Amino acid sequence: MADLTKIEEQEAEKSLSEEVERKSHTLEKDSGINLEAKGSTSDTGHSTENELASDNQDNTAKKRKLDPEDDTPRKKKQIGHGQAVAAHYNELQEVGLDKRSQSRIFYLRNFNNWTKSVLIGEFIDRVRQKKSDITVLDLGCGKGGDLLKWKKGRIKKLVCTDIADISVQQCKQRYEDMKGRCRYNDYIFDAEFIQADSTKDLLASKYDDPYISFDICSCQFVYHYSFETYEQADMMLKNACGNLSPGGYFIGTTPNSFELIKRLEASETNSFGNDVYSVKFEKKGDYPLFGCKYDFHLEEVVDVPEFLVYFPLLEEMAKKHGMKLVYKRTFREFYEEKIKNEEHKMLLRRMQALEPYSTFGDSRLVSDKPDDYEHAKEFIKDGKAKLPLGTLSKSEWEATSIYLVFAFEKQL
Ligand SMILES: C[S@@+](CC[C@H](N)C(=O)[O-])C[C@H]1O[C@@H](n2cnc3c(N)ncnc32)[C@H](O)[C@@H]1O
Repeated sequence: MADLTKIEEQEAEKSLSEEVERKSHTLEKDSGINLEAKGSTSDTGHSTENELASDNQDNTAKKRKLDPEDDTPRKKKQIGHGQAVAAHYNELQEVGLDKRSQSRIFYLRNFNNWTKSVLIGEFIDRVRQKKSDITVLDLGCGKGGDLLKWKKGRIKKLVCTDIADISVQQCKQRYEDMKGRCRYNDYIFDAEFIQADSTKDLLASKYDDPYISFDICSCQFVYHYSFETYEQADMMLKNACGNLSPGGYFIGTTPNSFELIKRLEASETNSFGNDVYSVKFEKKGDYPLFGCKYDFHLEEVVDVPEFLVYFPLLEEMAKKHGMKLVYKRTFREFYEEKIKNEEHKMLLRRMQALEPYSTFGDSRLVSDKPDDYEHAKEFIKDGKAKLPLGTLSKSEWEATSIYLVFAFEKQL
């Protein structure tokens, strides 16, 4: 795949690093996290307790925050965002296979799904080397898009949780249907379903078994919703990692803040994107550590505000919960690494995660924009490549390449 970005990654990194420097004093005070250990100068002297509130750009909230007893406006806003997210995901219709295969982002969705499959499969294998009965927490399970992956991984128990109640019901129904289709000696895991806002509710008090411990917490395309405030991001981490057994993994996928800022800084406006996705920030040049909101739109699927997750900060915060980062790759790096494995390559084909390309003008291509296949045309021009070539349209590739995969391991 061609590199579709122009400006240097370091520039975006610099913007965010400067931000960390400015805000680290506040953060240290609020959280007890020592950012100096990461090499940032914490003693800038001009951060105050109120700076996080000002990040929310809500003047009323800013004023009220001066009164430590009164956090009403902030709370209202947080509830508002959680509800908006839940309402959005609740309203999303479940789409049948027929309709899905006609979608403009058919291959993009499959590609993202392949990425999750490989990641999940790999960490199940790692745990299985140590034990056979695997218990998993699917944090932000949605409508149960990963249920089959857990079945394939032959786990013993799954706890599914999401803020959107209708999604949780649909996830449960999907599980019951799967179970109903099981033949005589077919195996399926036990499951439990919980509706909760994982940025505010403590999941530990909601499990059927209060002593449950997980081997894996999987958080796919969810964690960024928590970065509205430090408290919310920390609560989601607590939920993700608090009940993990030593040696257990917190794995997930989330937008890569460096990539987002890189694209934003390269744009002439406050937004960027193409015909399948768009991202709109409130402003450029100021990226608070928490509450750095942007509107994310993905054709047919997502249209909600999200929050920038500055990954080095997540890494620091995770340490407080006994977690160590053991794996982090951009989607591009992950694809390039995993495609070398024949099994993953075959799965990519089976899941139709790449579009078969032979020539532009083929009416079956998802995009009718010639530019969208320039990279493929270039690749096959010497006539040596085997056709059809597996690829993604440029617009889909741009959309998927904003993400990264991560894995943290619980320390003994
Ligand atoms: C993009 S969907 C991903 C769903 C699923 N993990 C998947 O990969 O198919 C994001 C999910 O995160 C859930 N979510 C967002 N904020 C949440 C919160 N505070 N607590 C729990 N779930 C949340 C949404 O309701 C939605 O189902």
